[in-house]
Amino acid sequence: MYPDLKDKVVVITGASSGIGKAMAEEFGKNGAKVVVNYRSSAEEAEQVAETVRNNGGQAVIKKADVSKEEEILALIQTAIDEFGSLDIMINNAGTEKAVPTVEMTAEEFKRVMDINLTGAFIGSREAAKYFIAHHIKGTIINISSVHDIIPWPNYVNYAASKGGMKMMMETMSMEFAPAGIRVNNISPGAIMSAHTRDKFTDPETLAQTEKMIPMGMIGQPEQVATVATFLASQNASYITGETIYVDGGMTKYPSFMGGKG
Ligand SMILES: NC(=O)C1=CN([C@@H]2O[C@H](COP(=O)(O)OP(=O)(O)OC[C@H]3O[C@@H](n4cnc5c(N)ncnc54)[C@H](O)[C@@H]3O)[C@@H](O)[C@H]2O)C=CC1
Ligand SMILES: CC(=O)C(C)=O
Repeated sequence: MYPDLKDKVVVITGASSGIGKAMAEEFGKNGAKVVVNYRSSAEEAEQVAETVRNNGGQAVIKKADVSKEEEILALIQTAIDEFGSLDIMINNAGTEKAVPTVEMTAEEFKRVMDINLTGAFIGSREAAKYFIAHHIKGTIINISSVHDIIPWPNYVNYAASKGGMKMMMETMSMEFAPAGIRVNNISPGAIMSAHTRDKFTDPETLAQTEKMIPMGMIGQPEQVATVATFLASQNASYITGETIYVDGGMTKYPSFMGGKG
């Protein structure tokens, strides 16, 4: 646990499921005040908020589609109205769908970029504006993916959004460092969540994926969440502009395992 996270105000996008849910609950254990953003299921978001409260934190839920600028502004305003401030912004909401590049419409490309990259841009920009205006040494964390450095055929929009997120984060980290604002990415590998459950409960796909991971197993959302609380805490006070890969070694060329090559 990180005592300095107590009463810190954190906005987490896409927090009604998966990695976002696990992060909300972990911040709750640290006594934080969490704005649980959701896009469609208020019921799921309220369950997450209840767990945050049971864990010792405070929570409110807020519906917002991160592909809409005005809804992100309203989301951040909720933190200020309900909890009086903003200290930590976590851009987690994301989407993906396999489509071969030659069949992908511009609309399909743009939709993923709007959610995964432009949404994170607006969330980061608005958080930084607030931090600077109120002299808050806040922190921004983006949930990226191993596909910010591993190309992913049939997911050109997703890989482009996460690759873009890496350079966006590094650029912002330099712009905001003089104000004491830290910006970092967490890049998960294969994690069991709502959007991956179908593929990872299929034994054949699971076995194939495990072969791509030196640790030989897929990860759990909680293993990402504990990295987020660390990065947001004062224990990470000198870390900015970094990507932490939470991937069981997936980015370390697993095809060379056992001395092959
Ligand atoms: N599960 C995995 O293996 C990996 C996940 N990630 C990233 O982790 C993040 C979280 O994904 P997971 O927890 O795995 O999946 P998930 O499907 O459980 O969570 C994604 C969340 O984003 C929300 N969302 C989607 N579009 C939205 C929009 N327009 N506005 C607001 N919320 C929206 C969904 O409602 C959902 O709650 C994503 O950015 C994803 O790209 C990255 C690498 C691996
Ligand atoms: C969705 C994603 O980034 C992976 C690694 O599955």
